[in-house]
Order: sequence, then C-alpha cells, then structure tokens
Amino acid sequence: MPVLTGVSFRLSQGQGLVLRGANGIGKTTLLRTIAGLQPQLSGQIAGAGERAGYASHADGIKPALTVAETLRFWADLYRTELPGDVFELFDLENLRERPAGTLSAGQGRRLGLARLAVIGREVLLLDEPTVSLDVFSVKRFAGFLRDRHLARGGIAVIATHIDLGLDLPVLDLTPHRAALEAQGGSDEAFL
Ligand SMILES: Nc1ncnc2c1ncn2[C@@H]1O[C@H](COP(=O)(O)OP(=O)(O)OP(=O)(O)O)[C@@H](O)[C@H]1O
Repeated sequence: MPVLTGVSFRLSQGQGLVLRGANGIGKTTLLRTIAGLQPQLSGQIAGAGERAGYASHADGIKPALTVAETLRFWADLYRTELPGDVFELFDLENLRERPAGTLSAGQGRRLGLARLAVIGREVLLLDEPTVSLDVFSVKRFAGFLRDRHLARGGIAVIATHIDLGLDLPVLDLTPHRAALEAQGGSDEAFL
C-alpha cells in the first residue's frame, strides 16, 4: 500500500534536509526506506546503503552495559575508533560507568545519539532525534550535526517537529500523502 508518492530530493555533501508532516504521513517510512530497511514500491534511491546510519525512536541500548561499554561496543561493531571527545559531545562524562539501563529517558537518548558520532556513517537518517532531550541537549545535538557532521561533508535527513536552529531546508510531505484512507488503511499506527 503506498504511503507517500512523488517524493524526490537530492542532497550533496554537507547538506541536510528536514522532513515535516503530520503524524502518520510517512516520515518514518521514508527514512526506513532510504536506509534500506524496507523496500520502496517504486522509484529509485541512490547513495545511501552502506553509507547510511539510521537512528530510530528507539535507542537500541543494552541495559547491562555501562555507557562507556556501550560506546566501545558500537565502535567495535562498526570497526571505528571511538572519538576522544564523544563523552563531552553528548554530555556523558559523568555517566561513563553507569549501566545504561539506569539512565533517564533523556540520558539514554543522548547515549543513543552518541552512536552517530561513533559509527562514522556519511548519511545520517534521523527519526525525531530530539525526543526526551532538554533544551540544552537539543542545542548540543544541533551543534554536533552542524559542526561535526555537516561541516565535515556529511549528509543528514531529519524528521523532526522542532526547530533545531540549523537553518536547513524543509521538505513538507503533506502534498505527497497517498490516499491511504481511500484504500481502507488507517492514518495512525499503534504498534
Ligand atoms: N507496520 C505497519 N503496518 C501497517 N501500517 C503501518 C505500519 N507502520 C506504519 N504504518 C502506517 O504507515 C503510515 C506512515 O507511518 P509513519 O510511521 O511512517 O508516519 P510518521 O510520519 O513517521 O508518523 P509520526 O509523526 O506519528 O511518527 C501511517 O498511516 C501508519 O499508520
């Protein structure tokens, strides 16, 4: 069943794009499709694949591992070097030895987002990355995106309802909505 139709964009190195649209319009679906996690019904997606890192609503954290162990685990998994300043970048210095399962929602989200600095992927696909973050942490994460990712030639597609203050172009998906209701589908998923 089509969710979105006629979506087309191209991003060069150093460029970001914000996806906007009402709940259920298909932002997650589009990001997951670009990431290769589900197939598109038609059309073409080029340049993501192995270059892409996808961050979903979930942080994918193992509760028993400490914050430091979690970051080391991701660095080993992706065969990258752990950036020396990753704890500072995501305000995790005082939480290094804390089991991830004991973190608050916002702390856990900061740890989940720190994965993006570890995996070394050029194309970041971010689904509501600032959920649970306080104002200070949102600014810090926006700084990471601007100074550490986009400024170094990275690409980012970000589904977000809030203003990250990055002055990125916005793609409103509203005109691309497929007529789900007309096909007997619903426009909200409760999974
Ligand atoms: N597993 C599923 N089975 C059936 N329909 C689904 C499934 N997942 C999503 N959908 C439907 O696909 C459409 C797009 O969902 P999607 O999660 O991509 O929207 P979204 O724009 O990310 O929403 P939100 O802003 O609420 O996160 C919705 O109508 C949703 O109900």
